[in-house]
Amino acid sequence: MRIGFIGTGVMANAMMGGIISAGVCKPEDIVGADPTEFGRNKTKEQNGVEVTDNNLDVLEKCDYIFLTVKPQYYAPVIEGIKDHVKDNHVFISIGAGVTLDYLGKAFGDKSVKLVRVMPNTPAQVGEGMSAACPNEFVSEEETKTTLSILAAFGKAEIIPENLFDVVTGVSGSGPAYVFLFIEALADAAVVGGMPRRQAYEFAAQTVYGAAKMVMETGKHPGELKDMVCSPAGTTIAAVRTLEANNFRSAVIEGANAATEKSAAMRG
Ligand SMILES: NC(=O)C1=CN([C@@H]2O[C@H](COP(=O)(O)OP(=O)(O)OC[C@H]3O[C@@H](n4cnc5c(N)ncnc54)[C@H](OP(=O)(O)O)[C@@H]3O)[C@@H](O)[C@H]2O)C=CC1
Ligand SMILES: O=C(O)[C@@H]1CCC=N1
Repeated sequence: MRIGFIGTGVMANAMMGGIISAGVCKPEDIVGADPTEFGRNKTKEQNGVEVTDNNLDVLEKCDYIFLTVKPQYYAPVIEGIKDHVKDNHVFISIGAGVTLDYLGKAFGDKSVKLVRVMPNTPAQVGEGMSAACPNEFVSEEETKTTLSILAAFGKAEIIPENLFDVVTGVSGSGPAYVFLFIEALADAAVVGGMPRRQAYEFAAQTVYGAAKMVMETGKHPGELKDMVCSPAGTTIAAVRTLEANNFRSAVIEGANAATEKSAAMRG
């Protein structure tokens, strides 16, 4: 199987990295396309794959093709490739807010096989979370293959398309909120005198371990929080202050702003 990427920016490189590390295919079985020499060189250096300046080369050489340009470039990119689509092509679109309906129309309402996907950057280290929704022209076998590509860089689930804006706000954009939290927690360690490098290790491992507890114990996050809060102890003092500063509301409103932005990107 050969996998293509039209647009080799941040998210394409993260997914390529995950796919290669998992051994789903070798670097020589991945083809990217990018308009700038800088972009092409960066991807070649990062992932050792072939990168062309011609999007049609990707259609020529690949079956499963990720559309990984920014949402505003979908129209010109699809205009340039739509007359060269063949039966073996499955297009995997990751653009925030870009719907299957929009994609179908852009390809000229032909029976083009499309899967809408929302991945996230932890794909780069094999810990991504992807949502997928195929259109009616994708066979069960092709859906399975798409999920196996996505599973190479983390977890992947079929989700109804009406939840894609929410998924974008939670798992698509979510790593950024977690990085902000890790940065802030590490800053607190630095305030207390810890060297910065060590502070990132302590903050990141704390987030990693807490996430693993949620995944592995099946306990409610509130119960796990209560287990940390000794009566009259340090943690409940911090929880009190965080609640007074609207910590949870800030997170809910932040993720909701991303969800609303995803919906608004359709215009
Ligand atoms: N970043 C993330 O965490 C996530 C992003 N996404 C989605 O992924 C998509 C890409 O985002 P991201 O990787 O962050 O953005 P980037 O800007 O890093 O990547 C986009 C790439 O597309 C290239 N490009 C521009 N025009 C064309 C064209 N006509 N043909 C081929 N390639 C082209 C750009 O080239 P150059 O810059 O060299 O001009 C760039 O390398 C977006 O639609 C976004 O919504 C989805 C989930 C998570
Ligand atoms: O910020 C963005 O628009 C993209 C989509 C989800 C994550 N990054």
